[in-house]
Amino acid sequence: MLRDRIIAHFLPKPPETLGVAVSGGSDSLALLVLLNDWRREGGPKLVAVTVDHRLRDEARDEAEQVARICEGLDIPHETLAWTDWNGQGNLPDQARRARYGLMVDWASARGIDAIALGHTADDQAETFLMRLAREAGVDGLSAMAATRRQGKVIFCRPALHISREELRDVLRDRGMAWVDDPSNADLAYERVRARRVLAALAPLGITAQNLSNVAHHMSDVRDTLYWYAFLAARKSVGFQQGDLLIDRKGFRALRGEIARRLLQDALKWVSGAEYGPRGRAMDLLLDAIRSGNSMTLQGCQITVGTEQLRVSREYNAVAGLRCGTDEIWDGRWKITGPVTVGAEIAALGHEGLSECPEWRESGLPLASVIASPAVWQGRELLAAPVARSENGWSAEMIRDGEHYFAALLSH
Ligand SMILES: Nc1ncnc2c1ncn2[C@@H]1O[C@H](COP(=O)(O)OP(=O)(O)OP(=O)(O)O)[C@@H](O)[C@H]1O
Repeated sequence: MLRDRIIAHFLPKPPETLGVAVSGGSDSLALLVLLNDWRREGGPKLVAVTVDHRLRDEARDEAEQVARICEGLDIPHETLAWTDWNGQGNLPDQARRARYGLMVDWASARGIDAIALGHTADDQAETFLMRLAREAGVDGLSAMAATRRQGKVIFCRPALHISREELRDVLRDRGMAWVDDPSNADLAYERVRARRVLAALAPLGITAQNLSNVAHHMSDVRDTLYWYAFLAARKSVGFQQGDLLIDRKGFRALRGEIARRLLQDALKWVSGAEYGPRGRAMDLLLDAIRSGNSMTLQGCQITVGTEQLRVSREYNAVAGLRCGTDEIWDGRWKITGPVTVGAEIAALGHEGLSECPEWRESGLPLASVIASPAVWQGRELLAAPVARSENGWSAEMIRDGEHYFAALLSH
């Protein structure tokens, strides 16, 4: 039964209370209805949430429609409004980030640990087709994760193996209407075109379910590749302060897919970026390493030495960063020292380096030292803990080497 396939996602330890993100579309509404059947038979308490992005006039009515449906089902419901778009960046992407951010804050404030999303096998299949156009590799063609943590909240996708039509049948059976977002018919959207193409592929026996299964096979392969990248990293990766070092001989022996993953995560670890470089940029880096050339990429300096590859922070990427001594600098350095009025953290730079005669004792190359955090009071250098000019201050990485290894296993 459909409901049992949904419930299976949460077993053996269902949450006490489950948030459900309901846009009003058929997928999330059917999910709500099925979860509600479970609630009535002793499943988790439910709280529904809708985000009104304030981008379309109808969105308010849709949120109200969801609120009414929830009232009928006896499920508490809240609408969250997105009001603080600063006009920057790509709108759909910003709206999506804001939606997840609002839901995380909402759930955290109410002690809700998990939120269910209505992604279906059709979403998966459409994404798969869209990625084909971008010549995606294994990672790009991999299925969405059934769960994803953001902050304290776990987002779950219990309907990922179920088709949209199966979910719509649930609503049809109960005579329930759903919101049809007008953009779903707008061929300007790639996803809408992918939906059309998917329907046209039926005579070949290619269905949403097939493609979703292929995406799941791909994610098994991706996990396997990351596992081998993790094993390789354990053998050939080490750390020196904020730098990541890779044994060159070990690296040379790796197959392309493994080397690429190990390196991508190395750049993520050093730069703190959400994603590592991909595609062409990554090809260029691997070529440069093979030819023994150093280069910069994604705010990192990759230096090819005889024995080792060194990934360090690029000075230019941090030259303009300033923060208070009680804040984390460059997303990874925590500086501790005596309370000092007007002290700030900024990169050491060449100017500061000239005041650190002992810097070579750090064992780090010059490029790494000038990109390391220092304590300044105006233009006066108070301390440079990485460059061995401590003056009562210390610098500690909040992301240690274990974070790097763990990240390889959590893609
Ligand atoms: N405005 C909204 N309010 C509440 N939940 C929403 C809203 N929009 C989407 N969702 C939730 O997200 C699910 C997926 O919808 P959609 O594919 O539009 O989202 P997405 O966030 O763009 O997906 P992805 O995470 O793949 O980027 C929906 O089934 C629903 O559970």
